[in-house]
Amino acid sequence: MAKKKGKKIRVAFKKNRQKKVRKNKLASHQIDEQVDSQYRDASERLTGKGDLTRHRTVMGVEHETEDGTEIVIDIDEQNCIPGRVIRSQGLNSVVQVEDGTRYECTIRRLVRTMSRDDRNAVVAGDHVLIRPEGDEHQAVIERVEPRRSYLSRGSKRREHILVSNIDQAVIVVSADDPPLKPSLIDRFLISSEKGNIHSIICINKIDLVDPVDFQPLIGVYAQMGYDIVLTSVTEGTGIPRLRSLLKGKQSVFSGQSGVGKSSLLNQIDERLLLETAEISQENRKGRHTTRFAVLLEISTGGWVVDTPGIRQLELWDVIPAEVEGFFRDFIPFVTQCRFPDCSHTHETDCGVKRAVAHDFISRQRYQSYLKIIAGDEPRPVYHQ
Ligand SMILES: Nc1nc2c(ncn2[C@@H]2O[C@H](COP(=O)(O)OP(=O)(O)OP(=O)(O)O)[C@@H](O)[C@H]2O)c(=O)[nH]1
Ligand SMILES: [Zn+2]
Repeated sequence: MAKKKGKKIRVAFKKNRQKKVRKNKLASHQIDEQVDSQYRDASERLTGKGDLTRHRTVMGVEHETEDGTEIVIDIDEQNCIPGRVIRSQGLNSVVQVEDGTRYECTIRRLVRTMSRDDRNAVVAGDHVLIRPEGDEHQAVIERVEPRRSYLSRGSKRREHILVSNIDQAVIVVSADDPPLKPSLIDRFLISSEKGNIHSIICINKIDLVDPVDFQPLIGVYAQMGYDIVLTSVTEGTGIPRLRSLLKGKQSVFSGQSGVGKSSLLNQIDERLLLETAEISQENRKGRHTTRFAVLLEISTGGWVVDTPGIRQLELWDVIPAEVEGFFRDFIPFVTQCRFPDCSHTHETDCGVKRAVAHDFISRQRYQSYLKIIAGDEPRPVYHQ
C-alpha cells in the first residue's frame, strides 16, 4: 500500500470536545485521550478565545471534496487492517475485513471530533482502517477514508448520511400488479441524480405483460444513459443480466412495496433474502428504533444495501425549482427559455415546451415533471 506521509494541519475542534466528563465515563475517556496523545502535536494550545476556537495540530493529508476540505489523519498503518463498515449505529459499528472476518468496532475519539457531525462520523459503506484490540474480534476505527458518494436525508444543517460509497441505485418497478407508473421512476431518478449515483431501472414481472408494449418507455430511459433491464422472477428472464450489473458494485435497491425486490434478491443470491428477513424481524421487535443501512455481500462479488428507510427513496429536500436540474433530458433546452427562472409550465417562449412539441423530450417525461413540481405525483408507500 502506498504510504503518503501527511503534513501538519491546524484544525478547529468542536465545542463539545470540551464537555466535562462524567465520573462513570472517565475510564473510556482516558483511554481515548491516551490513544490520541500519540498523534497530537506539541503545539496544541487553547487560543484564549474559549472553547469554540480551540485548535490542534494533527498530521494528515488534505483532500478537496465538493463540501470543502477533508482531512485524512496519518495513523500507524502497520497495526491496522482495511475494512468496510457493514452497519453502524451510534458509536458502534460492524466492520468486515478482506478475509471476511467481522469486528465489533468503536470509533477513535479523534475520528469523531474531526467529523462535521458526530452522527455521520462513521456510516455503513465507509472504507475504514481498524486496529484490532483484545481477542474477541473487537477493534477501534482509526480512520475513515474520504467518501466517494453518499445518500442522505434531511437538510444540510441536520443531514443524516444513510450510506456511503454507493455505485448505483437499482430502481425496481413492476410491469403490472401494481401497474407501472412512469412518474414514480422519474421520482426515484431524482434521488439518485441528486446523490450523483448511476441508476439501473429494473422492470420486473414482465411475464404479466407483452414486453413489446414497453419498447417506447425503454427507449426513453436508455437514450438518457440509464441501464434498463426487464426481469421476471417466475420465468427467470433478465436475472443473469441483473446479476452481472450488480457484480463488484455497491448497489441500493429501491422501489414500491410488492414490486418484487425480495424475490429478485433471492434470485441473485439466496443468502441475501435470509439476511434481509432477519433485519426486518429485528426492526419489528423494536430492537432497532432507528432505520439504519446494512450492507449485504453478494457471493459473486459486490454489495447490496438494504434498509427499509432507503427502499423507498423519498424526495427529501428537493425544491420544485431544482427539479429541472435532475431531469437530464431537459438540460440542453432550459437555456433556450426566454425567462431565466422559467418553470416550463405557463411561460411563453419556453425551450422545454418547444422540445416537447418537437419530440426531443418525451411527453411522458414532461407530464412527470409537471406532476412532481405540483407535488401530486404518486408517493412511494413506506414499508415499515
Ligand atoms: N408474476 C410475477 N410475480 C412476481 C414476480 N416477482 C415477484 N412476484 C410476486 O410479487 C409479490 C411481491 O413480491 P416481493 O418480492 O415480496 O415484493 P417486494 O418488492 O419485496 O415487497 P416489499 O417486501 O413489500 O417491499 C409476491 O407475491 C411475488 O411472488 C415476477 O417476476 N412475476
Ligand atoms: Zn421553460
